[in-house]
Amino acid sequence: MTSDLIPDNQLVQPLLTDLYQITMAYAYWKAGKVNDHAVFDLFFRKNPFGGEFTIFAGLEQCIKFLASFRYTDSDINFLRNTLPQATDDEFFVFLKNLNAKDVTLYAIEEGSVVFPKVPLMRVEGPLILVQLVETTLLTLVNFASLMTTNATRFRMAAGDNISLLEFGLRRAQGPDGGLSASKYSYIGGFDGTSNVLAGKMFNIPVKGTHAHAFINSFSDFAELRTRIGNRVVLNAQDIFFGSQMLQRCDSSESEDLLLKSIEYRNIIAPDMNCMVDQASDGELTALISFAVAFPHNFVALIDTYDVSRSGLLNFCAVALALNDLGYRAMGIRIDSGDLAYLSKVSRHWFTHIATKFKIPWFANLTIVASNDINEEIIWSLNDQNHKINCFGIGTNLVTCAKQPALGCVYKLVELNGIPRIKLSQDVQKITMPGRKNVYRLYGSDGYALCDLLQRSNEPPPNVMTKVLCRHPFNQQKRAFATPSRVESLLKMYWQGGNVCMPFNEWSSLEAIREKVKSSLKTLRQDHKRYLNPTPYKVSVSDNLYSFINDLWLQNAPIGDLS
Ligand SMILES: Nc1ncnc2c1ncn2[C@@H]1O[C@H](COP(=O)(O)OP(=O)(O)OP(=O)(O)O)[C@@H](O)[C@H]1O
Ligand SMILES: O=P(O)(O)OC[C@H]1O[C@H](OP(=O)(O)OP(=O)(O)O)[C@H](O)[C@@H]1O
Ligand SMILES: O=C(O)c1cccnc1
Ligand SMILES: [Mg+2]
Repeated sequence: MTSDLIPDNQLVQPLLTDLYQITMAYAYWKAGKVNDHAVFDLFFRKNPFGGEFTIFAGLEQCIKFLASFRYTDSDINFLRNTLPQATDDEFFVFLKNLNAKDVTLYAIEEGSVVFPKVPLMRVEGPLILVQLVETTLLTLVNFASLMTTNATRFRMAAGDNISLLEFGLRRAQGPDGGLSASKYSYIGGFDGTSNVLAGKMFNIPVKGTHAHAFINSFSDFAELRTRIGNRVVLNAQDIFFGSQMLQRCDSSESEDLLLKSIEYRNIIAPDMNCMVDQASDGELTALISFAVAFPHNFVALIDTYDVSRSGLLNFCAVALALNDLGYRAMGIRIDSGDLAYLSKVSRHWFTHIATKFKIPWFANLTIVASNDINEEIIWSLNDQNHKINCFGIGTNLVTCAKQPALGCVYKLVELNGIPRIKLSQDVQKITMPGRKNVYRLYGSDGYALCDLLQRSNEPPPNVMTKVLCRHPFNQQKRAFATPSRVESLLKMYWQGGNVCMPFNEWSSLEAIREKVKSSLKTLRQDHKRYLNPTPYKVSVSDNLYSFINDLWLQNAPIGDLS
């Protein structure tokens, strides 16, 4: 059994489950079902966020969970005290010896675009064990897939040329929600996170600016003080030794960033239709302090007082002063107000200054926008022709506020080789019985045509050969497809206690992130569009259609008319 496959989160362990898995395990055990062999499918029924696609994520963590599945002595003690006293002691011996060696896991590649009713995973093995892992597998897949899908939607709204930063930790559903959100946002196409632990654990670029508190914490120039030896420089007359001094980029000479910034502020204020006495000196002091600390990475939050009257002017003054010392400022962040309008105003003055002072790069300074941004707001900002280069997104991304859960379920489809069907008044909820394979059929243009579910004993569809694709429950809905390419989606990832697919090749964040991109490219634009996207077809073979419908008729009781 592979032992170095440890889940990201120590909480991912066999007791992270619902009690009913353990009570069922006991009842199965009592009923002599120890050697029963089951097949479960893990799938969802509806795409999230009003969309017509989902990204499958969480597989790598599921495999790590299986690899490390073992009850500890303290787990067993806890269960002994939790189950009724009359529970047979032998059961605990049985539990103590359980591991996932006899489980076989088939799955779709992590990062793939997936659709309702398609098994994302097929879990086969001893009934008791594959039942016991239900809840943990679901919790690992549901949020990961929802989060990744959400991130891809933000990416699609923003387009490829905008930087996306995840700023959500403070608003996330607790520490693990926050950490998972950072990880799966990156997988879904974000460029970085403000979450430092996520950076350390997953090697995601960590990025950020500063908070309003930093700006608010300064009120006038005299605060630009520092220690010289043991002496704290506090007085205005000592200002030239203060912390506004910055060494030039190209020499050891230091210059006074405050004086230079004040000079530039006086020069550019009339151009920018500003009055110097309306601009905040505290804000300028704060920006100088930040610039001295980070002269190569100077980003300024400019909306603390007034973007147009104060923040933008102060930023430009400091950026010009920095430029004199050989440094290029990076840009600004705007966190309130009309983000489209303010980005245009900012870009306008950046361009103006670039021309006036002959520093072309100034026109391309980064404009970061934040403040409760969601997908719709990004689409609307696009319509307004915003000039933003980077969105910092927290709450709506990490909490998946538009839809807080993906409804993945885990259903028994076969026991000891005999198919099982779960009936429901709601046709959507009827399970597709039996062990199945899934094929993605591609058209000659390279786009996916449909997914086809077949019984696992059927031969795969052939390239350039007409195949009948049927709606699983509606006899009238069917179509022929002649695929140019056929991809078998379910691959074996875990068997005999070992990972089967070369783990390092597919399981790195970068590999999964690339898979998300390449997989989404195979989906036609009309399936991905924001408004009223076209549903993607998930169909069944003729053979599976008859199989499902026969079993349905066999199992559905015939009612009485009375
Ligand atoms: N041009 C725009 N078009 C569409 N939505 C925008 C635009 N500019 C800002 N928004 C969004 O409108 C909402 C404004 O929210 P709200 O009124 O609470 O913020 P605010 O008053 O500007 O800032 P705060 O209350 O934080 O000072 C935010 O979700 C923001 O992302
Ligand atoms: O808006 P979100 O998408 O959640 O992004 C994260 C937010 O967190 C920060 O401030 P915070 O919201 O804590 O305070 P503020 O809104 O009062 O600035 C930041 O300024 C963003 O506004
Ligand atoms: O770095 C930032 O600007 C940041 C980080 C977290 C939340 N809001 C903003
Ligand atoms: Mg906010």
